[in-house]
Amino acid sequence: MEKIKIALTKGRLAEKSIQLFETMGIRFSAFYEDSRKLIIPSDCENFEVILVKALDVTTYVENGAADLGIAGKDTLLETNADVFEIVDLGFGKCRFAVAGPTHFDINQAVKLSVATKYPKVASQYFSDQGKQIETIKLNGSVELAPLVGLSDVIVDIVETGRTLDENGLEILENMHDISARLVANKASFKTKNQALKPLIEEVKEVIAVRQG
Ligand SMILES: Nc1ncnc2c1ncn2[C@@H]1O[C@H](COP(=O)(O)OP(=O)(O)OP(=O)(O)O)[C@@H](O)[C@H]1O
Ligand SMILES: O=P(O)(O)OC[C@H]1O[C@H](OP(=O)(O)OP(=O)(O)O)[C@H](O)[C@@H]1O
Repeated sequence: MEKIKIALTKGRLAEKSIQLFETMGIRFSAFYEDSRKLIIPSDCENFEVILVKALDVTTYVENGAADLGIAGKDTLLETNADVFEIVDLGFGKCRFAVAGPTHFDINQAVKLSVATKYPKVASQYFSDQGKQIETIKLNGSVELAPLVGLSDVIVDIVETGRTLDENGLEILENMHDISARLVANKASFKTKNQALKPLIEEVKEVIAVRQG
């Protein structure tokens, strides 16, 4: 069987992704070793996982360096990648929100400034409402921006709401639900269909069982 390469998001989604494959009997024992290796072979040698940053998963899949990928819907929306989105995996649940200081009135700002790790998502959201904004691209600690006068509001991921709460911010508008998605390279989907189809079907079955 031709080897199937799977790009996984390092960090929050990696272990849950590995566990999904384990449920299907595909083990990646090397994943649990204390190592800096970025390519992890499966124990059966038919699969290979590559570990990449969240916003890079779709780049590897789109360009065929990986056949499959597991990425958050947030990154799919931001990168707008040309990949097949196959199934909602039901983990990594969180949401996009506009957040800011308590009672901040978005409509009062002449030109709203928005700090975010997701400038395309933010611009699209406000342009759909006919609002022009200034985006300020940050790479983390986004909640800090309105507290120190860098921006009026933020567009960011909210999971438990704890980070907003502990920094005196609140959700002003809920935008989009997020969860992890299985994606596929469009060419691999055809050329490796014999190997990919049963795998994808099994993922769908596992997810259906999990969701009861
Ligand atoms: N509380 C959360 N914060 C951020 N992402 C979350 C959260 N809960 C689930 N996710 C999902 O996990 C994915 C990976 O998040 P992770 O925090 O590991 O990476 P990242 O914050 O984008 O990268 P990094 O912190 O390494 O720059 C996100 O793209 C999102 O889909
Ligand atoms: O609602 P909560 O449960 O508090 O989770 C949301 C927080 O988690 C993420 O940050 P992350 O931990 O990835 O840190 P960084 O983006 O600041 O590096 C996200 O950007 C929020 O700041």
